Amino acid sequence: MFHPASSAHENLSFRAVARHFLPLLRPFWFSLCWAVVAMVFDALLTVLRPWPLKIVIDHVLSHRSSHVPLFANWLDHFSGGRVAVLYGACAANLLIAIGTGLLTYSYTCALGDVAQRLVFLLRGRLFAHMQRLSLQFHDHQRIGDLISRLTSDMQAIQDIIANGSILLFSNACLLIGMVALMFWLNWQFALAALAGAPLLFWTVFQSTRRVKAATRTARASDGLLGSVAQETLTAIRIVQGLAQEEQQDQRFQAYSTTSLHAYLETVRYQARVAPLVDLLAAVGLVIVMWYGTTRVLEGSVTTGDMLIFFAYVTNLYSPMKALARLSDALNKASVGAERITEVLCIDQGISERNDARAVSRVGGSIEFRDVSFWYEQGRPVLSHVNLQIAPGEKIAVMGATGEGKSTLVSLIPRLYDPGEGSVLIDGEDIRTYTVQSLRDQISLVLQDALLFRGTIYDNIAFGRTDASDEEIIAAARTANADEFIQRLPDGYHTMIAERGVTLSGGQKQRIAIARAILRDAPILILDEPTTGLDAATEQKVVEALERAAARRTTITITHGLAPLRLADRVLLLKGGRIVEERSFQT
Ligand SMILES: Nc1ncnc2c1ncn2[C@@H]1O[C@H](COP(=O)(O)OP(=O)(O)OP(=O)(O)O)[C@@H](O)[C@H]1O
Repeated sequence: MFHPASSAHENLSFRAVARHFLPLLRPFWFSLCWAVVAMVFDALLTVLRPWPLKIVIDHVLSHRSSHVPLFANWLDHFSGGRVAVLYGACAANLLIAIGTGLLTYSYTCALGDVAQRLVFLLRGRLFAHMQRLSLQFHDHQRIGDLISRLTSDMQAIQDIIANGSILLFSNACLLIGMVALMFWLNWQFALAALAGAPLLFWTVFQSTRRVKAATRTARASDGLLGSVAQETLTAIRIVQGLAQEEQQDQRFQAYSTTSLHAYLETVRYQARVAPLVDLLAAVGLVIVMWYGTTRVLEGSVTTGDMLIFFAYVTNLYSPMKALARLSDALNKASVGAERITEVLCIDQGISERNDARAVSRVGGSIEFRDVSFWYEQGRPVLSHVNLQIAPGEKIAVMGATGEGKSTLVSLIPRLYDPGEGSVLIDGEDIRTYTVQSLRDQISLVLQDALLFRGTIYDNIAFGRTDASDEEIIAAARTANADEFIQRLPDGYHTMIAERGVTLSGGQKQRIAIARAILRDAPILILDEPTTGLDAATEQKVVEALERAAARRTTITITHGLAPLRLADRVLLLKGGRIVEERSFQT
């Protein structure tokens, strides 16, 4: 079982993450290759930056031959005079600046573009996957945590591609270039100047490992933090009604504190790296100064060479510092990638047989054949249920709370599959139908009419987006909803807030019924559709339901008596079995 609150992703292999991410990069290979080439050239030009000054010092000021890659011979025999060399060096400086500017612009654009598009693809894929995971998965999830995977974790990946990869790659190229040129100029000098580097790498590596562990804890807490916020705000009426703000504050603060401590730990580790880098850089500069000056006095290296070493050692440690700073973004992105992959790896969707066929419109007979179901092994909710419902027949299911009524009906659209036995529609096991075509045969009205943010029009059309205006109005009339919708300021185009809180329970329920009617499916499932309504509103809703149920196989779960008007037959569910069956209407 997948538990996001745990750090299960510690075990997620790099290969699993790469398997999900690398194919996504395929469409961007050209941009990525171009960005790499541009960064290599940019690093090359940056490495060359101090060289014009070295040439000026050696050639123009000191009249000495200069150790310059490729140009040394040409420079030594150059007959244009020292002023021309000075102008040449100035022009080279400007050209290097223009070149690096253009290259930086080009790879920043390319990588920014890739980051946005990749996250766009990945976000779409993750959302589509989450939506299709079975209810068994969602039953154990915290929505806030899933949302943080879709948002903050995605953002971390976007940041690392758009900014982090530039820092990482260009600084790595710069380091390689500078170290290579130092060795080329004078390997003993280079070894002395770089004496502190191994210690630095070791420190950065250790700190990165610790930062990653802390980031993982922080991100898991962030997910839980999001969940508490989301749950509290979703249930704000009950939280305020029962004056539980204090308790929710404490829950929120508990996760917030874990997150804070984990992030503070990352800050501490990172803060330790920067001064250490500075100290090692200072040691490097002292060595360069002492070693360089003695060698210049001896005449074995030129002043220009010493300048190059000085410039490189000064610059060498700033990429290292940048790389150490980057470890935070890198850790966030890699933990984010793990958390995203963790969900993508879950294969808990309702499985569809290879030979499943799409069914166009069923007659509507339903049969439960020896069906048993359990959420947890050893605790059956339904035991050997046998039930036959004729096309167009209306059944009411009654029973005490927790007896498995909702579970029974949720097996029909395959929200869950039976543990044993089978559910048949039109005499065929529903697993022989494709899930989409099976669900197209069913309309649902639940106790809590779930409405989405949008207009009333959009909400009625939710189950059938191709419906015409006339069909939508006709469905609303049949559902007894048209009359109150017409009275609203914008009629069908009135915006309703998330979860329909601006409408009364009865109004929401009638919109949900209009939605079910518009869908025009041969099977209608009503799960306690009139709970919580007053007698007058219940009357209106039941009238609407009667019209909605006409010519449809209808199963109504109810505790109340009013919806029994809809039933030809009433079943009593107890202990996971149908214990009583009574024909209600003659
Ligand atoms: N997702 C789930 N995971 C684990 N157990 C569940 C889940 N959903 C329901 N149950 C358990 O299964 C049993 C049947 O639940 P179900 O919701 O089907 O009952 P019900 O008869 O519809 O109840 P009510 O009338 O209160 O809506 C209950 O004991 C419930 O605790």
